Amino acid sequence: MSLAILLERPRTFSKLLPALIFTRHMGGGPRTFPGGVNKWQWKRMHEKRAREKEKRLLEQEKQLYQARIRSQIRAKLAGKPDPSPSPDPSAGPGPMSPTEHIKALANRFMKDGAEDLWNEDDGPLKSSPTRGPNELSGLTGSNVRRGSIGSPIDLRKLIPEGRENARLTNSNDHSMNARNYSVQSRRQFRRNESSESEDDDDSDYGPVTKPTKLFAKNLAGNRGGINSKNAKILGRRRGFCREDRSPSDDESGGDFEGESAKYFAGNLTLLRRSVDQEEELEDENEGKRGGRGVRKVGSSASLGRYDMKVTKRVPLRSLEEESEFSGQVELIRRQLSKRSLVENGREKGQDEPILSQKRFDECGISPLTVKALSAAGYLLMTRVQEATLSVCLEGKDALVKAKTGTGKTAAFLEQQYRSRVPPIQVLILCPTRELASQIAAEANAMLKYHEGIGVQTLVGGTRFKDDQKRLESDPCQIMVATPGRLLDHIENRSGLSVRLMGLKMLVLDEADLLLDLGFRKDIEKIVDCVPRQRQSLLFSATIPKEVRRISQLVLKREHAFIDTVGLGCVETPIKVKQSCIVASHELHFQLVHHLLKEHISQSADYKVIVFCTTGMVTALLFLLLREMKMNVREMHSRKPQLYRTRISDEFRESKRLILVTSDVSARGMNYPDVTLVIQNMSQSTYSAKQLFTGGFNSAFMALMIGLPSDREQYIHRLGRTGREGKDGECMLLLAPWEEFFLDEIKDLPLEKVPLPHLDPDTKLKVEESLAKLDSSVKEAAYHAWLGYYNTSVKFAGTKPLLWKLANQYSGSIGLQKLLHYSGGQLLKWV
Ligand SMILES: Nc1ncnc2c1ncn2[C@@H]1O[C@H](COP(=O)(O)OP(=O)(O)OP(=O)(O)O)[C@@H](O)[C@H]1O
Repeated sequence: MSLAILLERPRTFSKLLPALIFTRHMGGGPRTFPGGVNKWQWKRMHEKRAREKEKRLLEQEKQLYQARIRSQIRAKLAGKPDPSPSPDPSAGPGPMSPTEHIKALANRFMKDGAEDLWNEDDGPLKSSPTRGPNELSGLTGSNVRRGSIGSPIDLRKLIPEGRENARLTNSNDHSMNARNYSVQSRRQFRRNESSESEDDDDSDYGPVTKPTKLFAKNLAGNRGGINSKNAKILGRRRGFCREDRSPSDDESGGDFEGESAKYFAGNLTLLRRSVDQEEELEDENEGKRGGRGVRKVGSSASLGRYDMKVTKRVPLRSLEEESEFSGQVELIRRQLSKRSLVENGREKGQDEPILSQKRFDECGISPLTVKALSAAGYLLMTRVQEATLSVCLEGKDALVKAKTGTGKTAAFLEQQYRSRVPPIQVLILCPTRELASQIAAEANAMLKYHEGIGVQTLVGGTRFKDDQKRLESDPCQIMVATPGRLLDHIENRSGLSVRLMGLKMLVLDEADLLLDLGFRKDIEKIVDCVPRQRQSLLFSATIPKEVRRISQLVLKREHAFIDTVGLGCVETPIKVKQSCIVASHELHFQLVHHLLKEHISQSADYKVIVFCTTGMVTALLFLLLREMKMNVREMHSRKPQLYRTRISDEFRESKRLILVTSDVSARGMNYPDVTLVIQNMSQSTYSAKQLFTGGFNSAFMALMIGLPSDREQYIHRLGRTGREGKDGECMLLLAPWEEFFLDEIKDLPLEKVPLPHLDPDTKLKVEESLAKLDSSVKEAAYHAWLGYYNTSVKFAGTKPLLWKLANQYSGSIGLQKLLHYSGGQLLKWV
């Protein structure tokens, strides 16, 4: 009977329904099970019971394990022998030692067993034979892993080794001056690491995010039962702390044990992942040897023979080791920076010269390029250019770190013009439209004498159809693009993906920003659409640990890491005078006005950049300063592209001008001879406070200028001045409760200066100017901020642990910090 007929006769249908149900064919014939459940329900029920049973057993084992560790610790504290010695194999099934126990559990979790993978260092905390009990903070020797908070790094031991290694590596590989920079393959880098990573401290373990750091500090500070490094490991691997902790646990060392169990659980996951990765690598090696099939995969763009991807992932363990090392490098850098400041003579005003001794015509690039470079006034290479070029000409992938304004752009442009090339061979990605235009202009200058090699930009803010026409009428071999617009073209099948099939080189300028969460998805998709057989180069003035880790998305495993900043040197141009004023927020706008006035009076050819947090706020500050008769321009994403380009060009060429800008100008923009950069921290923290206490007017007064979202952004903003080794000045304004940001940049030569005397009239002038402004502008800025703030707080609200974290801090500082983090970083970190 058809369904239509049944539906027409509902009574017939209802009669037939039970019959239909009970005579339903179920695989092995009609069956009934106790309780009237069908075969599948029965099966599922039993599966569920089995799962629950296994979970119970596991829980019991975990408790047993914890109890065993606890009794071991107590025994050690009391100086008694270990109550749970390793079992004698001949004695049959007896109690297991903790290590045995962990191995057994790991085997249980992993189908192939974990015997070979088990690494003693990954196990529960152990004593370091080289340390005495006096060095420990809150733990006995048996519980402390090396590098605890109580074991400061021995610099005398580390530095000469590190330097020696760098010198050896450089002299062997690229004949470079190791004092200035190091070029190391990842393998060499890691080899050096192992000799240097004997000691570490609080800040050295892996990519510890800031909330995790806070968590770690809490654990270390409040409980005293766990060292900060382990707290960080736990924080990182497990998220946040367990809430149901009893005080007795803390006293008895149970705290540590509980965390050990968590740590162990984290390790199991890592071990399991390692197995997958080892297998993949094994497959790959087999493939290289012509053995078992290599796993080759075509990309989503189906690039055919251009794009056979060998599935390859880096073993997690090595990355852990690597980030551990980079943490140490970071630490050593911070600790040495102050010393190097004195030694290198900041007071004397000396900086490492940015130019090297090598000429462009000595390094095997096309004579036509050399000619173009000479025409642009480039005869000697900068240090980063010298360090990068030899590696790049060998065709290696590279991750390059060099200070702002040291010529990274030319470093990746130079070597592309060795020969005439078919389209599109080089793709350069950068975060902003202005930067793309700047790179394209520089590339064109270098291509002056190369006929037939074209450069095109592909950036947002222009008409899609115009782009298409331009690409068709003027095919290029070098493309400079922002990720979003490039992806639009790829996804809209404008023919670009086909033209990218022959790509030979992919460059990421400002790589750390492009690999950050805001861009990463786009970058992943783009990387998926270009051939795997290519050279990739990543450049930035800042390369945090996290970026080294995820650079694997783009780079080959065996890439070179070129660091021209050098161990123990400050990451900012030394000739830039960095100052900080801590003052109540109410005074900040007056302060900005005062600083500008003072600077203008002192330097005839002033050129100032003031950084704000958002487009709206930038617009508002621009209007205010203009109202106060200052020579000012604005630049932010709310302006049309044509306007942005015009202002950017004008500011590049001008003197005696102030640019109020959002972070669109923070990265890579080369505005020559900027004399002063002003940035401050007043974003959501102050605004939030004022919103509750002072209402609308004081809230939006606080929106004026904006904090650098993190240390990296501070460095990049600052880098708009002091370019090419010139002098410059950077002023950071902080509110008293924002001083914590100084911790993030404590290794930089920042001087705290007292609050200058402010003209009482300025306040009046500011208020008058404000009153004159169109209220719609003020409201728009206010609402833009409010939306931003609400989202952040809602987000934080869904994470009650974060609030708990905030409450653990004394007074309002914790809340301020939380608001700060929730205002920006938190969204990225959690
Ligand atoms: N070999 C060279 N000789 C002289 N000047 C150079 C040389 N190479 C680059 N420059 C100049 O140095 C300045 C800074 O270069 P560039 O913009 O490439 O710096 P950058 O390292 O990319 O900075 P950022 O990190 O801010 O992006 C530019 O004005 C450029 O013209």
